[in-house]
Amino acid sequence: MPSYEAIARQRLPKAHYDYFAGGAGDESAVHENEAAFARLRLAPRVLGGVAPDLAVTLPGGRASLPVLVAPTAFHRLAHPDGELATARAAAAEDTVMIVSMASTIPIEAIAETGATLWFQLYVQPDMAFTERVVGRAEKAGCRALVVTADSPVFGIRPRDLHNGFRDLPEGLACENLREGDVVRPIEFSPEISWAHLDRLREVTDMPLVVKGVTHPDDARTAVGHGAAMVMVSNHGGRQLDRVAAAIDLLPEIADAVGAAVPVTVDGGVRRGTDVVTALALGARAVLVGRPIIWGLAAEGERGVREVLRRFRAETEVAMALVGAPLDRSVVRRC
Ligand SMILES: Cc1cc2nc3c(=O)[nH]c(=O)nc-3n(C[C@H](O)[C@H](O)[C@H](O)COP(=O)(O)O)c2cc1C
Ligand SMILES: CCCCC(=O)C(=O)O
Repeated sequence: MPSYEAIARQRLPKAHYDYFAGGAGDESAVHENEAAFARLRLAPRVLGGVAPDLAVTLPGGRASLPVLVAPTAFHRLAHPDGELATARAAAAEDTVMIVSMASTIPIEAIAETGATLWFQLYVQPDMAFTERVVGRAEKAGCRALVVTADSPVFGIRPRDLHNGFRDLPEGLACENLREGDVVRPIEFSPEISWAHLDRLREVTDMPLVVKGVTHPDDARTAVGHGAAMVMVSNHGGRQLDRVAAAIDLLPEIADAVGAAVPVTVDGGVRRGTDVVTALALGARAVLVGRPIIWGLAAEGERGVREVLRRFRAETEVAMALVGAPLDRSVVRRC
């Protein structure tokens, strides 16, 4: 049976498949995210007598499995139902969907699915506009605000340059940036700083999450500025090439943060064994990006659900087989 990725590759226009699959520069960070998991090995514990419990409680709510839907842009490029299909699948599998600011369905409509949603934000240089977008997300019922910090500029992605992929086709738009007939383009600005995070903390009651942390000092600073959670991520290798693999950066960041706030990791998580490895190395949960897109492109809501179901089944079995306690002592580097 072909994989969802193979089906997506066949079904989508090349430029769209490449946008989803690709990354910055030589795509070494894209590959390294997965390769780093493949270098890790497990040393399971036996006779611990503990049944696996997949449920996780986070500042933005509870999930029945420690696998959350990462924020990814442009779901209607993958499937006509777009983010509605993804959200329905997340709701059915009782996990959190982090909605990209660049979703192609407005946040209010996605919220009507009843899914537990967090809203991902690219802070815009126009802070008044940013605050209006945050206000919309909060009013729609989003339970956390995920501020993406790894994108002061947009990464250079050779596949997109080669394909001439720049923007959404006619008829699709970033609906969270629409005000009446006008849809503003998303802006990236190197001037976004910790001061913007402080401002956001004042204007919203949603817990603030900083996504895209790759250095332990920044993780400490994020906590100091009131972050309720820290997301270790190199943006799936799409921003800066040659960033270390997310899973390799996790332990030192988990150490820096300690018990202060939960830490998540994303990038290259493809199997239940990857999930369990991430939990052992200090993550409370993981985010999954591209596998969700492939499920969506292949089979819409059903495909996303199947991807989440597979993660659940694999994580449950891996957790039982790795045993307890699930800590760093069960991970080996080869
Ligand atoms: C097609 C695509 C679009 C993305 N869009 C966003 C986005 O809008 N905001 C964001 O914070 N991260 C975005 N990301 C990064 C993901 O949230 C996540 O960090 C990454 O995809 C995880 O790696 P994985 O795809 O290997 O699972 C995007 C990733 C992909 C693949
Ligand atoms: C303009 C939307 C940005 C999406 C994004 O973050 C990505 O493609 O990695």
